[in-house]
Formats: sequence, structure tokens, C-alpha cells
Amino acid sequence: MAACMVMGVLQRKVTVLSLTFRRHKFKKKWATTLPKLPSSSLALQYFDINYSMQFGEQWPSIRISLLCEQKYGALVNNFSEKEAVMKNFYSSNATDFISDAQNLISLYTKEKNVSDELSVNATANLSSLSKSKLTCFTFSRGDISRFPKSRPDCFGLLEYYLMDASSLLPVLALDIQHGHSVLDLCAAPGGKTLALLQTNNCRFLTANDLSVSRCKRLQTVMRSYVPRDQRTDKNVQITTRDGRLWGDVENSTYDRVLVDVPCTTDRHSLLEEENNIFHRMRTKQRQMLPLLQTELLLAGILSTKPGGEVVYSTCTLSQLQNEYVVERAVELAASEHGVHVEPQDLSCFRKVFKDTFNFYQDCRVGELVLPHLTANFGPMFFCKLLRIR
Ligand SMILES: C[S@@+](CC[C@H](N)C(=O)[O-])C[C@H]1O[C@@H](n2cnc3c(N)ncnc32)[C@H](O)[C@@H]1O
Repeated sequence: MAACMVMGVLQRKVTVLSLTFRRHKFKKKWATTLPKLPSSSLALQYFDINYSMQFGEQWPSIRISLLCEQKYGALVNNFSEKEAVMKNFYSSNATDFISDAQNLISLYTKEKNVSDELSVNATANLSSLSKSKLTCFTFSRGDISRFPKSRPDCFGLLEYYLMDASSLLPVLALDIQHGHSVLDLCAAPGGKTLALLQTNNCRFLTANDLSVSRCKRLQTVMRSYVPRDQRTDKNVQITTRDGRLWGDVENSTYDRVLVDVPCTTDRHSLLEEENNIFHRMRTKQRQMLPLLQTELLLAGILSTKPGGEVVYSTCTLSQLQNEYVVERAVELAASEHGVHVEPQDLSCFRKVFKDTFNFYQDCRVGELVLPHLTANFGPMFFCKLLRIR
């Protein structure tokens, strides 16, 4: 009897031990077979696989540029006392890349054979570019000088906003004309919103972003750069709605819509661990990006008036998030909503901004700025759609 009890206790111990042993064994195996790579390394692995296929022999050059320090431009605040700061920029050998392009445009339009080569659409784009009031200084190709931190002018407004200069290309492509109503669907933290206001052409601007905390940053940008009388409730409205639903709320309303979507933010993903979309816990969210982007672009299309224009932009090189999204949204707008939009030819941007940016030559729709060691801006994809009806 006593022997039986001892055997029973021993058996239970052995069972418990073996269970415990198995659990530890499993844990150990899990830990050794799945090393915790930093999110930035996962991003690099992912880009190496996908972008080497997409860009072929150009990939090593883009890759090294993405891993090196990004170049900035200084968007001059047209609302500030800007003369002194502009003089300083010129004396430090920076130039305004937009006025450089405008000089090229006037040369092109004088050379009759060059303007004959351009489509009607491209000629219209050039004509609106030549009237742009935006001013953004950059250092020339190969010059890696940096701009100092912006300071307030005598009225307390900051004199310039530092940003990737290629971020201005979607704003320039949007071609805001006097009296236009404008929607910036994914606006925070507000670099492009600020540029939209700098055109001084918006009759009314709605800046929306789903994130409340990022909208607070947008409000800070507005307060730091835009005088109070230019951001009254009559001029500017800041909202925090889900942009995907915008088409239901304000259908066919705006002359111009900017859809600057969340994406894999390739440069950020390679260099920063914080808020990295390649974190293992965010895999699903990353995989869902093309769907979210398509829904946002579709909402942007629906909220544009017939005859109005939408610009879609990202800061990724990914074809899945760029051209494919545009093509899918164009299809869905027609099939599900009977709304017709046409991608516009922006190849003239490649011509007139070639001294500042390095463009990819083979996009099916839209234009893509590729990072390059001598002009380390981008990535920036932008595509303009004209709503026909
Ligand atoms: C690339 S950032 C926009 C950058 C901004 N345009 C700028 O130039 O400063 C994308 C933004 O989309 C916002 N977003 C994400 N999902 C959204 C949604 N469903 N509706 C509206 N905004 C969204 C994010 O909070 C993020 O601020």
C-alpha cells in the first residue's frame, strides 16, 4: 500500500517534471529560432528583396542614399518678413529651386521646337508652375551644407520651414489657382498644408487628419507660421475625421484635393526604431496599407468637383503603394461610383526640376523622385488625376 502511494507520488512528479521540461524546451527553441531583429533591419531585408526586383541595377545606389543623411530644403514663409533671410540664403550659395525651374521654363517656351514637343497638358502644367509663388531654397547637387534652425521674425512668425524639398512637388502639381477650395485629407504634421497656404490662393482650406496628437502638431505649425487673420474659421478648418469616409460627407465639393497617404515611409523605416511600421506587431497594419491608401484616394476623388484635380502622394518607392493604388482607385471610382478620372502627364516636372531632383524614368503613372547621393531627397511619388465627371 505504502509502496503504491510512493509510486503514485513519484509518477505525478515525473509527469509534472516532464511537463515543465517540455514548456522550457519550447520556450528555449522559440527564442533561438526567431532572433529579434530591429525593425529597421527587417525593413532593409524587405526592401532588398522587393526593390532589387523593382529597380534592378539602380537599387544599390538608391539603397546607399536612403541609408545616408537626407537633404533638406527651406520653404520660405511668405507671411514673414522674409527679405533678410532670403539674402542670407543667397549669400550661403543656396538657391530657390522653384525660381530656377521658372527660369528654365521661360527658356523652354522661347525655344519653339521644345514647346512643340510638349503635350497640351504639359504646357498647361508649365504655365501654372511659372506662376507659383512658393520659394524653397536648397543647396546645389553634391553640396551637403545644412540650414540652421528657423528663427522668429519681428512679428513672432518663423521665417522658414525645413522639409524634404521634394515634398513640395505634389503641392506644385496640385496647381492651386486663385479662389480654389482645397482639401488636405491626411494633413498632419502639416508641411504640405503650410505650403498650400503659402500659395495665397486658397479661398478655403480644410486640413484633416485622423490622429488627434498629429493634428496638435499641425495646429502648432499653423500658429508658428501663419498670421491669425489668415487662419480664421472662414479660411482654414482643421478636422480629425477618418478620411476614408470623406466622400460620403462632402461629395463633389472641392476644386483641389491632396491625398498624402500613410505609407511605409521608407527612409524613416530604415533609420528609426520608434514608430516603425516594420515592427513585428505591426505586420498586419503594414500589409493593409495599399487597401487603406486606395480607400483614401477614392474618398479624395469623390470629394473633388467635376473638373477639379486630386494629387496622390507617398514617400515610398513601393509600386504596390504607388502606381497600383492609383490604378485601382481609378478603376473603383468608375465601376462603383460612375466617376471618371484621368491620370495627368507630369513628365514636364522631370524636365524642369532635373537639376534639383533625381527622377525615376519608368513610372506607369505619376512621377517618382529617387534618392541619390548627390541629391538626397525623396522618395516622393506623386500623381495627378483630373476628374472628368
Ligand atoms: C504621410 S502622413 C501626412 C503628412 C502631411 N501631409 C505633411 O506633409 O506633413 C499621413 C497621415 O495620414 C494620417 N492618417 C492615417 N490614416 C488616416 C485616415 N484614415 N484618415 C485620415 N488621415 C489618416 C496619419 O495620421 C498621418 O498623419
